[in-house]
Amino acid sequence: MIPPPVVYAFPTPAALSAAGAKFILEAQNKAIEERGVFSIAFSGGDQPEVLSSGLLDCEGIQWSKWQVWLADERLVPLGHQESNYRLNMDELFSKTPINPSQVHATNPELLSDPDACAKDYEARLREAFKGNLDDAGFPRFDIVLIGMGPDGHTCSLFPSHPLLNESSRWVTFLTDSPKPPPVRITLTYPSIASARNIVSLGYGFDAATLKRVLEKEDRETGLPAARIKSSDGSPVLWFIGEGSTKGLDYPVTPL
Ligand SMILES: O=C1O[C@H](COP(=O)(O)O)[C@@H](O)[C@H](O)[C@H]1O
Repeated sequence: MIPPPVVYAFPTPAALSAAGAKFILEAQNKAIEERGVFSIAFSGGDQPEVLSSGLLDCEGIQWSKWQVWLADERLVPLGHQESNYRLNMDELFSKTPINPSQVHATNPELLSDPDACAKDYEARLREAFKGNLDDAGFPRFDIVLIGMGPDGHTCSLFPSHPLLNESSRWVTFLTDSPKPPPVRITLTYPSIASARNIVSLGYGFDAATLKRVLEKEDRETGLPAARIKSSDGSPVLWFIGEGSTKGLDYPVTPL
């Protein structure tokens, strides 16, 4: 039985940021104690900007122990306006003491070969996650931070796309994203599911889409964001803005 998602809602981006940072800090401390390293995947959207103030103000973040991966990336030059790497660097990591080599960008030399780019990113993940896999052989990120677009996509997993059925690759690619830019790589469902914590975090999620995802969509066949689940039976957590709960009949958990 898949546990239902747990939703936390916040009145301001600053409150969401502080609570998200506290959650990340606790996961970081546990990861460092157990494995000496903290592995986290970030998405795009408003997420890096929302988390920035909370993480920058949070005492106890051990930036030197972080390994940061991208939950998905658009295959554009790394400095491009549409790059999730650029977004995460500009909004967050360039303001921290993290060494840029700890933030794992896609290989810019493989921009024109998305399959090779996805395979290269997966190979680097496989090297980094040696000895840190689940029973099915997928990577155990400490946290995968996902987002959600107004169409219900998450990472670069789009509604009705064949990639939703990918069951063996850790990272795959698409050349027909309905949201531009069209060429992207993304973590697959099993790579997300194997994370120790899956957190959907953003301040501006569309309220009608969230209502559909939480209340109406089938968790096996519904919108991509509704199908996210953990392979170890822990619930997917949602850290969102109160505005996204407008019209929601799903329980919001006090934090
Ligand atoms: O394209 C993407 O979209 C999702 C959601 O972001 P939004 O801007 O539509 O709110 C994001 O999580 C993902 O990383 C990004 O590549």
